[in-house]
Parts: sequence; C-alpha cells; structure tokens
Amino acid sequence: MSGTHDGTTAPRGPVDGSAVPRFAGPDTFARLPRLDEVDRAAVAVLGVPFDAGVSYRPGARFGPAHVRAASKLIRPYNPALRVEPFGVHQVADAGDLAVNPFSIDDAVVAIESAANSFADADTTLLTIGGDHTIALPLLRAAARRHGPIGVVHFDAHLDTWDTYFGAPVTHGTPFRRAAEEGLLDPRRCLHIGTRGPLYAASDLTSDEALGFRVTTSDDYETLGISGVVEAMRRRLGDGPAYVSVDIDVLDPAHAPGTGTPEAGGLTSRELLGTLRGLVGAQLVGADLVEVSPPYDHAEITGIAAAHVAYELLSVLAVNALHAGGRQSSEPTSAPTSPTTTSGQDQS
Ligand SMILES: N=C(N)NCCCC(=O)O
Ligand SMILES: [Zn+2]
Ligand SMILES: [Zn+2]
Repeated sequence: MSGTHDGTTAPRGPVDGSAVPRFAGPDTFARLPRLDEVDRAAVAVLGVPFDAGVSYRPGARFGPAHVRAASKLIRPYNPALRVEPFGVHQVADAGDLAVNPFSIDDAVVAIESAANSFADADTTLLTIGGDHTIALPLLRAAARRHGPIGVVHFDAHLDTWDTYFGAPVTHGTPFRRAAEEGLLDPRRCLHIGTRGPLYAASDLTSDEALGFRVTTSDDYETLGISGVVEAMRRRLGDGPAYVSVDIDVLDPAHAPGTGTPEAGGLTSRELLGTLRGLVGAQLVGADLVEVSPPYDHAEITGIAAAHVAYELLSVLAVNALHAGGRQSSEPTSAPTSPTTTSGQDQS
C-alpha cells in the first residue's frame, strides 16, 4: 500500500527541482503528484475556489491556483521540524472542487459532501480556499467523523458574527454556525491573532459564550511565540483538533492579498513558528483561506500561504511518525521550539 511510512513502499514525492526546472514543472501544490496518480493519499491538498461569502474585497476564488503557483520553490526537507513532509506518507494534490459560484447553499453542501468522501477514505484534508465560509462545511465533515472538535483559528477576525444582510452563512459567521450546530468542543476552541475594530463590545462576550478564548495579535509582544504556543496547547488539550488559518491573521505587510485586511497583524515568522507548535496535537484537518490574488503583489501573500501549508503538512508528517512509533528522525523539542540556528545546533 502506498501512503504509509512503514518502509514498505516509498511515497511518490514532488518532481525534483534539480531535474526539472521549477518553472517548468506541474501546477500541483509543491509539484506533488495529483491524487489520480497515486493509489491513495494519507493527506490531500484540496482547492476550494469559492468567494461568494465575502463582505468586502472579492478574489479568493483565485486563491488555490495562486497558492499552488507560489509553492514551486518549496524543498523536500523542513529543517525547523526535521522532517520530510512528503517522504513520510503519501501527500497528493486533489485539484479543485467545482463549487457553485451563485449559490452559497449549494456550494456548502458540495464542500461538505466532498470532505466526507475524503474522510471516508481516511485521507486528511488540507483545504486551500476560497473565503472563510468554507470552514463551516469542513467542520461539519470533521465533526461527523470525530465528534465535537477543538478549533484553533488564526485570524484577524472572530468570524463568530451572526448574519450579514440577513445571510447566516458567510465568511464572517462560520464559527458561530459551527458552535450552534454542536460541531465544536466549547472547552477547546481559541482564536489567535485577533485584532482590529469590532461592531460592539458584545462581539467579544458572545464569542466567549460560544466557547472561544482569544490570544490577540498584541499578545505576541508579551508572550512571544513560545508563550502563544503554550496557551494554544493548553486550550486545545488532547482531543481531535482542527486548524483554520485565515491569511489575514498576518499583517497586511506580510499578506496584502486578502479581502478584509487589518493593520497590526502577525509576521509570517510568528505564524509559521506557532504552527510548528502543533506537533503532537491530534490534528484532523486544516484549511487555509482568504488569499485574494488580485490584491497581492510580488506573490507576497501567495508565498506566505504556501509556507503556511508546508508547515501544516510538516506537522501532519511528524505526527504520523510519532503515531507509527518511528523515533529516530523526530524533532526533539518541536512543540515549543521555533526554528533557531542555536536550536538546531543543540540537537
Ligand atoms: N473572515 C474574514 N476574512 N473576514 C470577516 C470579516 C467580516 C466583516 O466584514 O466584518
Ligand atoms: Zn479574517
Ligand atoms: Zn476569517
């Protein structure tokens, strides 16, 4: 069986950048094989080009293609987590879902049903959006399989608002709907990177009542990455956890290509370092949303997003190694250690 890390069959990896120039290679994420080129995948990268749920700038429907295009320079070994994310188990690119651009309801049903199919095939999904609306059907599928799940939500915004213009399913409301539907474990949810103006102070109290806690963007100043990771792991606990990364969690200087930008955000280094702190958490799925290429410049946002995806795939690989009981190539202190030269020297 391919897709294992037990040494029986090596997974099919990315096209070698030293044999085929990167700009000539396939259009898949990180030049990985397509899903139809492998028997099965332990992890699939799935594009969801949908942006009918946005409240401000559109364009996230072009996100999946942009993130793939910006991922071509990615190399096979991640020194920060000491892992080859594509060598541990089979990772493949599942292409884009063809979702209805004129009906949010139709699109949400299609996304949920596709996510259920991947879950039934035992394939963990890393979904690339698309706007944040898509988190709702993805959470429905995750909860169907795992029961109420913990959520770590990286975002400038709470996304627990109630409705926009009477619409209940939008990119500003997925986590309220998910909480109402009982998809979330209210003891194990948190936002990271929250900032910016709200509609009212009650936005925060109602968010807390739904089960979320907040680590703000400003908290990085006092806690540092390791303090944020500690808070995140404490809140997430041991159960199944879903990660949702809205690229607008980054400062607009690090991610201008997004629909609802807010000043005062994370650096990409802070985000990547925090994601590495998910090693050892029971990660059951992830999404990366709100990349809007028309507002990007020089692929700044696309590159940041591609690296976010790479770190998430690396965490899944390290976790698979842990689950398989292979100890030799494991990072020794990855959960709380951001990459530093001295950290690597101490191995
Ligand atoms: N999920 C994202 N990116 N933004 C939500 C912003 C909702 C608003 O316009 O207030
Ligand atoms: Zn946001
Ligand atoms: Zn969001």
